[in-house]
Amino acid sequence: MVSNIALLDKLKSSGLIVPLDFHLALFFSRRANLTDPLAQARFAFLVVWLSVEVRAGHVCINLDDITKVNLEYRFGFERINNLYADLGNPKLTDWLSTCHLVGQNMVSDGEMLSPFVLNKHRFYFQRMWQYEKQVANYFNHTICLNKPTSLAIKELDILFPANYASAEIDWQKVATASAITQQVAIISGGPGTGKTTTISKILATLVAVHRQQFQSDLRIVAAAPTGKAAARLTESLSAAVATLPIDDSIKERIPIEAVTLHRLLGARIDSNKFLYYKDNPLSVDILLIDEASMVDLPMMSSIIAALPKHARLILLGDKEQLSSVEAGAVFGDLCELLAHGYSHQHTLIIKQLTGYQLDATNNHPSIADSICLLQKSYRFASQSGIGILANLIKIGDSQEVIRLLTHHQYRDIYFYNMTTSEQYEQAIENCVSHYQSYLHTITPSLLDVEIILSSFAKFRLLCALRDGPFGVQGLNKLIENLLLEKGSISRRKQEAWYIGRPVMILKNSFSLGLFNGDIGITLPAADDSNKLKVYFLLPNGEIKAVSPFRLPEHETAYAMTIHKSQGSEFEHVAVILPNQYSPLLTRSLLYTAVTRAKQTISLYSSKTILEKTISSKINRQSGLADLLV
Ligand SMILES: Nc1ncnc2c1ncn2[C@@H]1O[C@H](COP(=O)(O)OP(=O)(O)OP(=O)(O)O)[C@@H](O)[C@H]1O
Repeated sequence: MVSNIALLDKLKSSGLIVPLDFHLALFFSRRANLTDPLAQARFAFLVVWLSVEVRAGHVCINLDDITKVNLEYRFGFERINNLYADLGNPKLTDWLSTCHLVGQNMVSDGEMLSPFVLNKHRFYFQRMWQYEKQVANYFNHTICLNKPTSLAIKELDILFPANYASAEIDWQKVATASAITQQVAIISGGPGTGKTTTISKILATLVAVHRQQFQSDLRIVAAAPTGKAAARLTESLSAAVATLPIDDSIKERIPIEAVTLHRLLGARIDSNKFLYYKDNPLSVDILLIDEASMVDLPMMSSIIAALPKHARLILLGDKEQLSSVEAGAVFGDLCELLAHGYSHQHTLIIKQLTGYQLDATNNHPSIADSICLLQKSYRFASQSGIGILANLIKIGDSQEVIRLLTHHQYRDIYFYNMTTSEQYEQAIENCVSHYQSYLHTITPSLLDVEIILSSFAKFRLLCALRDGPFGVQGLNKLIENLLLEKGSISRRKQEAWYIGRPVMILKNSFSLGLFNGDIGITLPAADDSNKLKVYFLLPNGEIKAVSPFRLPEHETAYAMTIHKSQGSEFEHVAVILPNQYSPLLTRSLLYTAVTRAKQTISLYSSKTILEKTISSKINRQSGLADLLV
């Protein structure tokens, strides 16, 4: 048997927990006032494990899943056996009685303000429970706002002219019909499935119908979780709107400039509270959020709190991509409800608006009517390797992926089976040769910053990890050294800054207008070529030059993590996987990396690691689906 302190000390020395986990568990297990040391140690374990899992992105832990077998992959066989022996080999009933023993002041069913909540065997921090309940409450109470009108049918027919040659359902039209009638629209689709095209048509229809009915205009705001994603939305939305067969006066009402969610909500430097919240709601009739899979649970809860009651919410994203860095997978959880099908009432509405007869089902959460999946890719032709590869990864067919990669059938995918250090060195050499191309565009006598930035954006090396030779830091150093060796860059000894150094911002700076994920290139200052400045392309197309010494936290950006690449696209993407398996290597990570490529993907990995990565699917723990009725 073990005390709470001895247990936590053991976990700390194993390196599995960080000081925050340790101190939280110690604090609460002491405060729980348990006289039995075994119960105290078990409670300390529940708290420490909850803390670890929330840091890993889960909203809660499910007590059904806390078993020796399930935890083995995190602790290792020997350690979990010892740990379980120390804890008296607890079963579900023991975990439940531990929660019961500590009393309602510590663990309640969520009705009291206790530090922890136990709901349907799910163990939460109170804060996470509140977020989840608020988000569920919102999605449970959204309504069907409009009945189909002849006006709406006419607009849809203009935007989606009938294609008599095809008997297929046009899901873009269905998504548009659904979005103009429902208060909430949730649209998921892979790369090039027409999400932006669809959203431009949704907004155009809503503006046109509203104007004719009320002779007024809607306040529409477009937003995305990161600066990069907002910049891409700005660009793609304006291009899509420009091609619509509608009046210019309608086009003018569709927002062209997207903002980040932090900016939208009025994030403040000196406070973690937003300017806009329940009592000071946003002034908006329609809020569109792109890359919604990157929105975490606390942020979704803040958005919902700041939305006026009447406003429409449109969430756009790809449910197969990585979930947010912080806890929760709201978009993914919502999209799972698609399996319930549509209500009879909803299929009638869709039939009236589009002519398509969808299948109807009974007994499903009302929010399921708001979800639409776009599956047909218009970017990747059927003979495109990237499209096929992405689909195979998505369904987890590792054998077919290996077959596809080793048959050299497609000219847009390259696979380098990387098992030796020579192959690793060759991989770095290959990447260096791509980076030399953008460095060639830097001619100090005639600097064209836009060309340099767009040339750099053509190729990117993505990796799964931060540390080690396969992580961002190791790879950046290696690439930099090789470029120095080859004379493609030059710098004074020990100097961090040199002409051509690409950097990525790691922390938002509202005062500078630079955001986490923004990438800039170091070049001679326009007003003094002896000085260096870092040049960024802003979402509105302007170039911003900032002295290196004023930059917020940043790092060199030849290589970047797949997480950071979410929301960006590059013509050519190289992905390098480590030579050791890590739980970070998951199917959605690889899918996200591959779908960042517009024209070419180069994959560097051993077949074993690749297979393991594709087979590994992480489901984030949350109770949201259960709370949606
Ligand atoms: N129904 C359609 N018929 C023909 N082409 C289409 C259709 N829908 C979209 N496209 C074209 O396919 C390309 C991708 O469309 P779009 O940018 O809307 O997709 P997306 O899902 O937003 O892509 P991304 O992966 O960049 O988010 C565009 O060139 C667009 O014009």
